[in-house]
Amino acid sequence: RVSTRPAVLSRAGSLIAMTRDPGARERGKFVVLGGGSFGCAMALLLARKGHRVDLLVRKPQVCDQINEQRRNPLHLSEFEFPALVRATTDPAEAFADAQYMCHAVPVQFSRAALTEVKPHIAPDMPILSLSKGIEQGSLSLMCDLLGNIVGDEHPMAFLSGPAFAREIAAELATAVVIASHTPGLAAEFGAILSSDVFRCYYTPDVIGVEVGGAVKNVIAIAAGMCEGLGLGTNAMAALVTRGCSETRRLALALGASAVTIGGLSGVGDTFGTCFGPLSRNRQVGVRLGQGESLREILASSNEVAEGVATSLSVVELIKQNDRSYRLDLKFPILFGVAEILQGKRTPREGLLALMTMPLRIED
Ligand SMILES: NC(=O)C1=CN([C@@H]2O[C@H](COP(=O)(O)OP(=O)(O)OC[C@H]3O[C@@H](n4cnc5c(N)ncnc54)[C@H](O)[C@@H]3O)[C@@H](O)[C@H]2O)C=CC1
Ligand SMILES: O=C(CO)COP(=O)(O)O
Repeated sequence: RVSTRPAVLSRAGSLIAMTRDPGARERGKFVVLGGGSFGCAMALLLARKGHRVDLLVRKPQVCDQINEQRRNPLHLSEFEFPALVRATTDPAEAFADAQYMCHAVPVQFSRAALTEVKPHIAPDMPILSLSKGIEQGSLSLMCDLLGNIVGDEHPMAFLSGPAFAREIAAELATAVVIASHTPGLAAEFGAILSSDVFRCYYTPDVIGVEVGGAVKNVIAIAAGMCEGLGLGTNAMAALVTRGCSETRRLALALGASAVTIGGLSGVGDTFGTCFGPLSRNRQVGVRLGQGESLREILASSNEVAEGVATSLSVVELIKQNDRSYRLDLKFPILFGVAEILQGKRTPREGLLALMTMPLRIED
């Protein structure tokens, strides 16, 4: 079981969560942890709304270039940072007068990155996690990983949905969902981030939002394989629909609400990553489908495709939470992607396995 916290608050609980003075801390200073694409996009978004942002990065040369040239040379380099954004490699400096923190480090590196900055995080500093995935080994979602490090009672929220960094940076209309168990916090972050090009919905269903965001990356790899194999629209639509069913089945087993999986962080993000051209996870799948090895693909990119590690975590998580017979028939896409990534079958063998499964009721 990944979490001991309730996945869905009562109606009364969610009402309180929606009504706590949103916007009360507007124009505070933010620390954004992680200078990859999404950290940069979030820094741009916050600064455009008038917030000061310290972007905490690892590499001194990236830090210097951001401060001197106002651009990150490695990610979204065509976008110029406003003067309100400053890069630093020093957590003490970044957290000194900050009121909020955004976490944008890939999940598999998050535990180490958070452990390093933990001494600087004030006990009441709200944290907004932007990362999507399941940690290998512990099988933790970000809510559990963060809870382990800063404490389960720490104010935290989780943002997910179809939100490509490049489109946010380009100020193209985007809608996301923010989940939190902390009363009022999802609304507070929503008020801070929302604008006429960025719209935030709220929910108390943290597990649903996190499972939707993590599993869609695995489904996106499968969708990419579908394209790489040269299959058509029929196959893609079927794969994505059945993928959403598997996401819903897992989310319900973990205590989430089906409404969340039908929303922005489930179906919405799955559509965005599977049907659009921007997804790195989908691109991994396309290249696998075209016959490249996973090793070659990963070696050729400086961006993280979270679905690769999460695929292996997700099958372990399913095995832990669902003891029913033949899980590979209940979650054939998720188990199939993991086997392909482990080199146990080719994408074409995976396709044949899906097409020749025992016939069944649609659920
Ligand atoms: N890029 C996007 O469009 C979106 C990304 N996300 C999520 O945001 C999270 C961050 O992804 P991106 O910013 O896209 O990453 P990215 O692929 O653009 O960059 C990777 C980042 O990870 C950092 N990193 C690598 N190894 C590290 C380590 N050992 N410790 C600390 N940091 C390390 C790199 O320095 C770099 O800043 C992921 O969970 C991703 O799923 C969510 C929505 C959209
Ligand atoms: O989560 C994302 C968009 O919502 C980004 O997807 P990729 O990591 O596959 O590019």
